[in-house]
Amino acid sequence: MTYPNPLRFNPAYSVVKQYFVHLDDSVPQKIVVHKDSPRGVHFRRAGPRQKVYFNSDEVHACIVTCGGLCPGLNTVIREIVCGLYHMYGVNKILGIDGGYRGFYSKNTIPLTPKVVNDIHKRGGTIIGTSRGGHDTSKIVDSIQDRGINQVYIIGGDGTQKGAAVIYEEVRRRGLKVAVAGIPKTIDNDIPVIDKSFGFDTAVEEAQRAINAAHVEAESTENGVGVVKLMGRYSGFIAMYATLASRDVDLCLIPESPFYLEGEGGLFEFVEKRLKESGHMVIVIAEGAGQELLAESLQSADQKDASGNKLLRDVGLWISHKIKEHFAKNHKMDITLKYIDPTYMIRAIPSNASDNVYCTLLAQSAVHGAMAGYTGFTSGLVNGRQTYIPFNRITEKQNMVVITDRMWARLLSSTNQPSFLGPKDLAEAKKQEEHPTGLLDGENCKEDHQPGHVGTMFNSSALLGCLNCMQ
Ligand SMILES: Nc1ncnc2c1ncn2[C@@H]1O[C@H](COP(=O)(O)OP(=O)(O)OP(=O)(O)O)[C@@H](O)[C@H]1O
Ligand SMILES: O=P(O)(O)OC[C@H]1O[C@](O)(CO)[C@@H](O)[C@@H]1O
Ligand SMILES: [Mg+2]
Repeated sequence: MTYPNPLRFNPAYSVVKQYFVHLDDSVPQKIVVHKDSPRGVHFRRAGPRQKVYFNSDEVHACIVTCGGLCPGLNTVIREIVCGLYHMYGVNKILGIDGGYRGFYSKNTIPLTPKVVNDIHKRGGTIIGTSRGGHDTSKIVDSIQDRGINQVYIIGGDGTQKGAAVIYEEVRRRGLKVAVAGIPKTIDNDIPVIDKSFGFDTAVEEAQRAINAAHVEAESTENGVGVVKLMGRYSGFIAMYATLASRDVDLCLIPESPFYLEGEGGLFEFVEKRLKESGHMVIVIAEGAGQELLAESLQSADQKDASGNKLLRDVGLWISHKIKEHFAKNHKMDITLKYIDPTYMIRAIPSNASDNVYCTLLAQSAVHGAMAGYTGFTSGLVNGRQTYIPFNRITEKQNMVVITDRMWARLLSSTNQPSFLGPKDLAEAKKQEEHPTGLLDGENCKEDHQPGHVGTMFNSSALLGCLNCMQ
């Protein structure tokens, strides 16, 4: 059963030419191609469809946020609620309290446009978040018991993996429930999408810490400012904050190994830069140099509730190492100030451009779920809103490619050493030539195949993928 999209009668939309997205519209994953490149992977273009799968009165939606905080979480919540309510007339919307475990261990939070009206001005998430606690059968039991038929899941790579498992279980039980993800991570470590919401805000806020480090450093003789930024496995915030600032002399990220002692090492560079300029600023991503810390601290691997590696404070460690080096060798008197703004950066509300981005992601997710798509993440690909099947989002992590132009731009902007020998470079190039993801050569004909669109769960004329749900 399908229904005409109620947006037809909405004065804001009815005047828009071609407001409804054509069912065949797709967005290529790769837009830079060579002459004889294969067609490559395409994703279903996001947006409202002529027909919807759900009658507005039947919709019972819920929203959950999981993982670490990220600027813009509240904006996404707000826009899902307002999108459902104002565009589709849906008024049964629940917030799940405190992440995945809230499905089975807490009361729900009723969400209305009034409740969410001002929340985009606040950092954090009004419905709470957590790590761990993903019990698939208890979560799907709760969805089933409460009669929920649209589940909006906002979170990072771990959360999207959890969403994929929920989607599989929902399918296995034959439930008519749309499962939609909205990717969140200030680390920008989710693949396929152009960037995550909150990332711009984080880079902007990081400037304040870098400025402070620079002011401190240039005000004393041989001043060194060290700023630690987030980035567990991916150094995007550090890289972009460095490129934006121009005050940074050295940027260290997890993807680019470095060493301290000897020729071409970090200590040598610090000494050289201090002799040249009298001060310097170092930006270090929290995941950088963890192998060096492990060597010197010899402590056991620890994990958080979601199974993520718990990192040691690399900022504190490197500050200590630099101080120790210059004191030990009586080389020069330095004054080092260490700034750790990490949680301050991710706890703020999103900036204007992220607010717009959050709105588009949320509205796209709502349009997709209302149209009957499921098992997808709403994401920006090459500047277009798309529906990306979960498996594409969860199969690998987005990382800075140190043989790519962006890292070269950074190196030429800071004039820092790459710390790479010919062997490292050959290794990095090899990895780039054989990425783990499935990108080229796939050219899906069937709408329901992974890699092309999220699965439709109805048998209507819309996409005709009943087989996927049986
Ligand atoms: N492989 C997985 N299968 C099922 N659930 C998972 C999986 N990985 C993580 N989760 C669940 O997803 C939730 C969030 O995961 P995690 O703490 O790794 O944060 P995240 O979503 O990756 O966000 P971020 O790392 O950006 O803060 C947790 O509740 C966790 O139990
Ligand atoms: O202290 P928490 O909440 O585990 O979060 C820390 C982690 O979360 C992230 O910000 C990702 O959300 C990482 O950069 C960081 O390592
Ligand atoms: Mg994660």
